[in-house]
Amino acid sequence: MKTSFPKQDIRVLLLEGVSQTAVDVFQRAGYSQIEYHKKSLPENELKERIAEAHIVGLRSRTQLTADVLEHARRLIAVGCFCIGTNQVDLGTAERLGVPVFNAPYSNTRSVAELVIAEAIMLLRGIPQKSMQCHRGGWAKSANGSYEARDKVLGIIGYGHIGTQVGVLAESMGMHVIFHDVETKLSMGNARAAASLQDLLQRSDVVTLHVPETPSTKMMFGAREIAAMRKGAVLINASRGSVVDIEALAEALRSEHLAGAAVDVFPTEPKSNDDPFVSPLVGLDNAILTPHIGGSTLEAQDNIGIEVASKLVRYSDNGSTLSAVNFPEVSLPEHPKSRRLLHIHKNVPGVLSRINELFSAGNINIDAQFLQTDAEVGYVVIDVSAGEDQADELKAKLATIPGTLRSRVLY
Ligand SMILES: NC(=O)C1=CN([C@@H]2O[C@H](COP(=O)(O)OP(=O)(O)OC[C@H]3O[C@@H](n4cnc5c(N)ncnc54)[C@H](O)[C@@H]3O)[C@@H](O)[C@H]2O)C=CC1
Ligand SMILES: O=C(O)CCC(=O)C(=O)O
Repeated sequence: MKTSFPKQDIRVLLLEGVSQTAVDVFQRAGYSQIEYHKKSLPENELKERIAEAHIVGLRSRTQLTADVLEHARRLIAVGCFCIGTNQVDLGTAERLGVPVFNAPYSNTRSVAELVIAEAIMLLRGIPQKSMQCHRGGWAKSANGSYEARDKVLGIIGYGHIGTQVGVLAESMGMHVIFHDVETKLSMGNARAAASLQDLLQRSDVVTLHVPETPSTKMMFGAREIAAMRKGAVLINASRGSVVDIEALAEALRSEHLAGAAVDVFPTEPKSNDDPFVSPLVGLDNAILTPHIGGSTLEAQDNIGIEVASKLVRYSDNGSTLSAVNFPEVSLPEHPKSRRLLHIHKNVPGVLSRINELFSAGNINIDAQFLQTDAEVGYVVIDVSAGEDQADELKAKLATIPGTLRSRVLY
């Protein structure tokens, strides 16, 4: 597809070592200006680099705050090469007319497998036993070691990851209960707990799989930990903001909890060269991992393809299907038409102004696609027009009050 803005002028900024498969997708689609960084960038450098970029790809470390986004003068789209999108100020991105895409499924199996492995390790007291061996000790004993079979697994957040953890756990003979704010279809023999309290009181293993939202911030504090059974274990591979880490450290020290596995922390190092600091450091009964729940080669390769393909599709064709902050449109190709995009504040009268503009110019509309949400309207207009005429229309579209962006796509 020949785009109106030459692809060789579209700058793609890829951060945090996203998979090479992403680079391959962009290159195969004809994008050659790809700036690739293995790490996240310090904020001042990020602001500098993002000012030049049309497309940005990142993982969980890079914080696209309102302040950073204000520097992104040319930005047309953001790709989160992960599930979580809490690192991006989605509202600001939308108000700037920038759709944000992610990969909602590609690393879910990897997280689920890690959680199952950790559940077994914690039930057997392996973290402590391993640490003792490292120190030259030998703790051969069955005390505090249990099979996973017949134990109760409590899943908080029964979505894509939570359900997979449940299915895998049942195959080992565990009894699965879950708590979610939405009504969810049970997989296998899993059952909804009557309440969060009920789940905490019944579970031998509690695992968290909620997104970071205002309602999940610090949702798991001293009260919830105290409500867990003595000797139970906790796994958090969701977000660091969900658990009160000081309260967890205290419960591990007092051995109210037999163990915990934590992959995500309230403050995480910005790069692999920065030190990791946490109240959990040094506690033998804690498995600590550096936010690698989704970090398998399979997951990263699939995420690279999935997110890069969504970004290319938006850039080439205008489709916003599965954008997390934007009205979604899935567009057919109309290569014989000119395609114009208009992103505007969702206020009354904009669409009629757009249509007036086309009828006044006696321009035939071949197809029109409109989708809105509370903040933004997104209109795609395919017209029979010449190149100059399309540029003229784009300039006129830009003068309509409430316009956030207007582009001739091809
Ligand atoms: N450690 C890692 O490397 C990774 C971490 N994650 C984290 O895991 C989270 C969950 O991922 P998915 O299962 O794919 O998301 P999902 O959106 O499929 O499921 C989340 C579930 O949590 C529920 N929920 C929301 N607020 C809740 C609350 N206050 N109490 C109980 N349930 C609540 C939702 O209704 C939903 O069913 C992601 O948002 C991300 O933050 C995801 C991938 C990798
Ligand atoms: O792999 C990453 O950088 C982040 C994984 C994650 O937390 C997510 O997908 O939400």
